[in-house]
Amino acid sequence: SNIIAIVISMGAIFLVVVLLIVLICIWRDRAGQGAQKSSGTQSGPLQSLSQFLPCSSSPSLPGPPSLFIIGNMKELAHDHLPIHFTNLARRYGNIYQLKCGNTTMVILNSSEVIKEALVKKWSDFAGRPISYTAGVVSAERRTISLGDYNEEWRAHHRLVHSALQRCFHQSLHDVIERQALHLRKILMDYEANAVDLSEDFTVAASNVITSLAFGKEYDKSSPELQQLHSCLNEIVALWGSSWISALDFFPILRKFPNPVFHRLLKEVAKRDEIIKQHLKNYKAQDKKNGDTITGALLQGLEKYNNTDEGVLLTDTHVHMATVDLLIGGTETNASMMNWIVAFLLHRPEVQTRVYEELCTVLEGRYPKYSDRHRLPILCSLIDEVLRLRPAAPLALPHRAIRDSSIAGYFIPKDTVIIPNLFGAHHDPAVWTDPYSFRPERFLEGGGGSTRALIPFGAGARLCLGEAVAKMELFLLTAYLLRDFQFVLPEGKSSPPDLRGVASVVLKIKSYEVIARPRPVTSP
Ligand code: HEM
Repeated sequence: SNIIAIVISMGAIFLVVVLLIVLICIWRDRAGQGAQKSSGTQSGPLQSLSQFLPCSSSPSLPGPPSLFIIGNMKELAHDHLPIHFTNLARRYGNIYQLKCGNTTMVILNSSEVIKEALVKKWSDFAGRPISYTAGVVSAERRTISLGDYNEEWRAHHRLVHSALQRCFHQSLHDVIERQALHLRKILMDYEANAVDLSEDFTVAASNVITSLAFGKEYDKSSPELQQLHSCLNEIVALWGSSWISALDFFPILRKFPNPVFHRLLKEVAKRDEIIKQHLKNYKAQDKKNGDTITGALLQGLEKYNNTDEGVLLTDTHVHMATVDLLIGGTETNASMMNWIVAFLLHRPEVQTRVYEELCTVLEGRYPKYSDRHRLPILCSLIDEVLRLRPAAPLALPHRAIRDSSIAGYFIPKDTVIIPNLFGAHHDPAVWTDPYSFRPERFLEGGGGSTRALIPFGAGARLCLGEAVAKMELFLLTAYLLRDFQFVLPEGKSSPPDLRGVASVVLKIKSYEVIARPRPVTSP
C-alpha cells in the first residue's frame, strides 16, 4: 500500500507540474507581446523556465506588421538602417522580427540579447546566411567572413588566425609605427591647410594590410593602389545595393538581365586578377618572407595539408583570406580614424586632455602599444568613438544552424540574425545619455561598462582583425594627437555632421579639417 501511495503522490505532483506549465504558457501568450513592447526582453524565473518549454509555447516575436508578398521590405529601404532598427527597438523591444520574401530576420538590439545568441548559444548561431550573391562574391563562400560554419570554415579560420597571430608578434607594431610616421609626414606637408583626410586614412589602413599581406606599401597616387581600392569599394557598395539583394529574396529575378549584377561580376573578376598576381609574384620571389601573412598562410597550408585532417585547403583559401583582410581591414579602420577626428572637433577640450596626458606620460617620446595602460584618457576616447560609431554597425548577418531560442522566443533553423551593435551601444538601459559623446564615461567612476561595448561582435564569429584594429587605432591616434591639434577651418563655425552614411561600414560624410603642428617636443 506504501508503494501505491508513493505512485499516486508522484502522479499528483506530475499533474500539478503539467498544469503549472500550461498556465505559464497561457500567461506568456497573453502577456508576452505587451510586455515585450515596453521592456524589450523578459527577465526573471519565468523566462528561465520558459526556455525548457516546447517551442509551440513560445510567444511569437513582435515586429512591424508584415504586408502581403513584400513583407517588411519597406523597413529595409531606410537610408540609415542602424538608426532605423534602433528606433524600431524602442517600439517593439530589443528583439523583433522582419519578414522578407520567405526569409525571417531577427534583429537583436541590446548587448544582453546579442551575447545570449553569439556567446552563450554560439554554436546555434555561428552560421552565415547561404545567399546566392554571397556565393558570387566569395568564391562559393570560401572567405572567412561569408563562409558558413562547418569543418572547412573552421580549418580555414584556424589557418588565417594563426598566420595573423604570427604577424602580430613579429611585425605588426613596426608596420603600424611606420604608417603612423608616414601619416605624420603627410600632415606636416599640408602645412596647416584645410584638407579632407579620409583618403590618407584609407591609404594608411590599407598599407598596414598590404605590408602584412605582401610586404608592400603604396603611395596615395599609385595606380595599382587606386585600382585595388576602387574595385573593393565598388564590390562592397554594389553588393549592398537593393538591385543585388533582390536576387537573394526573389530568385525569379535571376532570370532577367541585371546591369548592376553584371558590374558586380566584372569587379569581382578584377579583384581576383589583382590578388592572383600578388600571390604569383610572391611565389616567384627567391627569398620568401615568412613574416608576411601570405608567407605564413602558404606555410600553414602546406603543413595543414600534410596532416590527415579530412578537409583539403587550397590556394583559393589563401586567395580569399587575402580578400577578407583587405576588405575587413581597410575601410573599417580608416572610417574610425575619420570619426575620431570629427568627434574631437565637437569637443576640443577632450583633445587638450589627451594631449596633456600624452605629454606627461611619454615625456616627449612616441608611444608604444604597451603604454596603453598608462594612457586611460586616450583609450577612453577610442572606446567612446567605437561605441557611438562602430565601423560595422550591424556586424555581419548570422544564421541559426538549428532550432534554438533567444530571450525565450523560439528561433527556427535558418532564421537570419542581425546583431544591431549600433542599437546595443545606444541602449538607454545600459548607457546614461547614450547619444552624447562623453569619453569620461569609460574613466574610473564614469559608469561606462566596457563589457557592454561590442564593436567587434562576439563569440565564434568575432572580428578576426580585432587585435590588429585595436593596435592600429591606438598608435595612429596617439601619434597624431601628440604632434597635431585638429581644428575647424577658418570661417567654418559648425563641426562635421555626425549622422554618417550607413552601408556595411558606417562612414562619416566628407569634411575638411586643419592639422596644426604642435610645438616640437624632444624626448
Ligand atoms: C575598428 C575596426 C574594425 C571593426 C569595428 C570591425 C568589426 C567587425 C565586426 C562587427 C565583424 C562581424 C562580427 C560578426 O559577424 O558577428 C567583423 C568581422 C570580420 N572582421 Fe572586422 N572589424 C574591424 C577591423 C578589422 C580588421 C583590421 C580586419 C583584418 C585585419 C578585420 C577582419 C574581419 C574578418 C575577416 C571578419 C569576419 C569574421 C568571421 O566571419 O568569422 N576586421 N569585424
